[in-house]
Amino acid sequence: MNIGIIGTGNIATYLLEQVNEKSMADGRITAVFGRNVEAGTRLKERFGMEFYTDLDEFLSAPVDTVVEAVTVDAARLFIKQVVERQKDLIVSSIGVFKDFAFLDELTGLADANSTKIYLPSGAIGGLDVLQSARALGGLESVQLTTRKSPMSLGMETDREQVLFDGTAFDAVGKFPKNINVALVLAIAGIGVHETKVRIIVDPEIERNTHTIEAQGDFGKMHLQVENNQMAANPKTSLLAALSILSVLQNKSKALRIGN
Ligand SMILES: NC(=O)C1=CN([C@@H]2O[C@H](COP(=O)(O)OP(=O)(O)OC[C@H]3O[C@@H](n4cnc5c(N)ncnc54)[C@H](OP(=O)(O)O)[C@@H]3O)[C@@H](O)[C@H]2O)C=CC1
Ligand SMILES: O=C([O-])CC(=O)C(=O)O
Repeated sequence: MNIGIIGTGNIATYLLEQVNEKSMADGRITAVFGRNVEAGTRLKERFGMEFYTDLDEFLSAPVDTVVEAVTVDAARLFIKQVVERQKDLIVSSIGVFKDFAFLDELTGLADANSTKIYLPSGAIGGLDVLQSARALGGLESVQLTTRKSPMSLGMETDREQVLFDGTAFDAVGKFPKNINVALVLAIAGIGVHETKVRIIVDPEIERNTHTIEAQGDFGKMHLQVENNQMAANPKTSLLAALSILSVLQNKSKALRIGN
């Protein structure tokens, strides 16, 4: 498998280390697209892949699977063309699907092109539970509480404070670099306007902590993940990068675990 990455930041670098240096997935990252020529050149020298600043040239390279690792806004600019060019797509910036119509459009394109779109579980879990719980429509409520340090939220404060209390839709609009998890939760569960989100800044906390509570015909779920941050970008949890690596490791396997 030839893998392409959109982005030259933290997740892109981590995947290059794990896949190209440590052979932790089948295949190799052969192409990276980005706007940061200095970072791209550095990655090319270290990991031996090609670096492109032109999306069309990047998509003309022989890659089968493209990992998006940029931002919600940048993802909106690039990922449709990935599917149009018949590549499998793995999305990090899931907040881009705040507009469900865009997700529907992309899914339709992927169907027509016989390609796949992967939404990794990212910095959370429990998506299997939500999908099973809603299989007959009996999932009633989903609530996410995210607790992060001031550094992870890119702010300074010495007191705990609720920064946001509302829907997944509005959360992603206000915190696009911190709450992609709310969107994958909404897609797996009951939607962007029905999924409730609270974001708390907590100076006492070191880990990015996500607590998910769900209720329905199936019963109740209470799940909490306390994520170590990544050194190169404390907004991002290590589990998010690992979840993309896991998709790369599993995508060609005959055995599927979870739904
Ligand atoms: N699904 C999940 O659970 C999680 C998702 N994420 C998301 O994953 C994504 C990647 O995270 P991470 O690697 O840590 O972030 P970084 O900030 O480290 O990297 C982002 C990269 O995007 C590039 N970029 C931004 N805008 C553009 C543009 N218009 N064109 C080209 N490149 C662009 C930046 O380049 P430059 O150097 O030029 O700025 C940088 O290389 C983010 O959207 C993040 O919010 C993170 C954690 C959890
Ligand atoms: O990494 C995390 O803990 C969550 C995050 O930033 C996101 O969902 O965007």
